[in-house]
Amino acid sequence: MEVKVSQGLQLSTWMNLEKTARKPNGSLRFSHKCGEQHCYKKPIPFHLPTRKGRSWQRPLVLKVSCSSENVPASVLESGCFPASLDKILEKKAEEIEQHLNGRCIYLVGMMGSGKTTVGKVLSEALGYSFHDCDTLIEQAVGGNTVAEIFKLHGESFFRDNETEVLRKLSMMHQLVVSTGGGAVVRPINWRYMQKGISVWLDVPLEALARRITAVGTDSRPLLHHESGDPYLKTMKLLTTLFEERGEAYTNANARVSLENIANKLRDTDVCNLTPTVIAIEVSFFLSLSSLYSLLQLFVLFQSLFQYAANLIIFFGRCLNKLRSS
Ligand SMILES: Nc1ncnc2c1ncn2[C@@H]1O[C@H](COP(=O)(O)OP(=O)(O)OP(=O)(O)O)[C@@H](O)[C@H]1O
Ligand SMILES: O=C(O)C1=C[C@@H](O)[C@@H](O)[C@H](O)C1
Repeated sequence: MEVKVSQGLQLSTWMNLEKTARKPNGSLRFSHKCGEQHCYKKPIPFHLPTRKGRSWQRPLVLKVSCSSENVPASVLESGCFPASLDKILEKKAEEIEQHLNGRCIYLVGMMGSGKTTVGKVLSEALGYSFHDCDTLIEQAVGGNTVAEIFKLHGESFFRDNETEVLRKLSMMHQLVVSTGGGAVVRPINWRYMQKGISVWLDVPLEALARRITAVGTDSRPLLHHESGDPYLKTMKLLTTLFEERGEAYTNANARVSLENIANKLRDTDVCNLTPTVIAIEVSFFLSLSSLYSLLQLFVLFQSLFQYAANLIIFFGRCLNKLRSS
């Protein structure tokens, strides 16, 4: 179905230079229905987070905009207009796939943040394999569920296996990996994840509590409780966990904040954001990351050139001194 879409894609990226990371910020405007269940009313701008962090800087702002009547050449490069969010994602994935150079994408975030759900959508679009760390741990331990592993062997046994799984994954390519919610707490895990690109799916705790309460806490030992109001209890446990780990998530190369996306889409509920919209957001960051790599290469060559020029000048001066003495 040909859908008339007026779309503005606006990206502003915040790079965490300390950690070679960036913060994406995007904007989508749809004047018409899109091909996904969740359709947006017009106009729907979104921007990515403008975080006032100590090390977050704002070196790049890209703007791409288009409409069906007037499609600038810059729009999604090919000029062919995507009729649906799926197509936008497909197009974006095609574009970034070559720049990723096979690097793996690690999704980090609290339990229930959608790492598995979004990761599957993203991996399909990229043609990458999808892996869920929890599932790999369960297989490695011989088929016990995460909850059973916690019960039978304790958390530190689980964490050791988690680290081993990440170590093995770090030697592979073209994967989208959904990490366990607690994988961020061990520095060694970051060493493995840094072989690829890490993206933090930052979801408000209330939304997480709602999602998790809906499916129950049996499979999530750290949130499991026998008594009390399920939502309130989950919310309390999530809050404690986030207090312990919030900082660790900021090690990721990028933060994709669902709250910010929803705000810009003028939607009050982050739960209305479909996995595809979130995956598009992640892919915006990934496309910027490839630009950033090029920029880094350019800076590296420039420094080498400068260094070589300084050496030549130095030896020239020495030669002149020798000649004159
Ligand atoms: N964008 C979304 N919109 C609505 N529901 C979602 C969305 N993303 C995830 N969910 C739902 O939230 C629940 C948790 O999602 P998911 O398993 O993908 O999270 P996770 O981050 O992988 O969790 P965990 O770390 O605990 O494995 C699932 O029931 C899933 O269907
Ligand atoms: O947040 C956590 O610590 C966890 C998250 C899950 O994905 C599992 O890895 C396990 O339940 C622990």
